[in-house]
Amino acid sequence: MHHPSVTIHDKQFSLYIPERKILHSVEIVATRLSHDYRGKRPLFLSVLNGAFMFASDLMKEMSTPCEISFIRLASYSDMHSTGKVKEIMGLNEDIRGRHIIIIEDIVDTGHTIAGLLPQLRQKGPASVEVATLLIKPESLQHNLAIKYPAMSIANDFVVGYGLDYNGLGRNLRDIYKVI
Ligand SMILES: O=P(O)(O)OC[C@H]1O[C@H](OP(=O)(O)OP(=O)(O)O)[C@H](O)[C@@H]1O
Ligand SMILES: Nc1nc2[nH]cnc2c(=O)[nH]1
Repeated sequence: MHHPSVTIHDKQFSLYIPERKILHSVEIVATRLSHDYRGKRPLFLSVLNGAFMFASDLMKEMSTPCEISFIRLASYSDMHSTGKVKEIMGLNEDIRGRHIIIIEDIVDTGHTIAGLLPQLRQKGPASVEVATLLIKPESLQHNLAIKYPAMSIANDFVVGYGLDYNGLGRNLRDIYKVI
């Protein structure tokens, strides 16, 4: 179902990006990836939870052989550093020499990707790039080269198509922004 607005918990959200526009942008990214990784048998690493829906639709549009695995990032406070560290959980594959494409639902401040990239590079992959459904250029606080963004958005909080507000809203087919 497509609604002009939805209420989740205490907040109201209005329709922002309709499903057909999302799927069209996913198709364009998949076409670029299929071209760039032909013959390289890339390994997609999808970051749970938010990226599951994007990962699914992106994989279906890939026209070159590729693999996918799912990782989680667990936050813990490192006593020896100031900020929070997000450790990779569930990476069972040996990624040495592999072409890695991280699948994210959103790059907002960039903290998550900035923390993840060095941890992956330490494991000796042939290459690491990022495919993200959404990016908020005005919110980005790191100098990150995100090679495969599907859509750029303004600095609004969004839900739907995998993205949640306190656990709810991931099932929505369209993307909504907070009013
Ligand atoms: O660029 P940043 O400011 O770091 O924000 C982006 C991150 O925030 C969201 O994850 P979240 O921690 O909400 O977990 P979820 O995917 O399980 O919803 C999203 O999936 C990204 O991983
Ligand atoms: N649901 C959701 N999660 C986020 N994580 C970082 N930015 C966002 C956002 O705009 N919406």
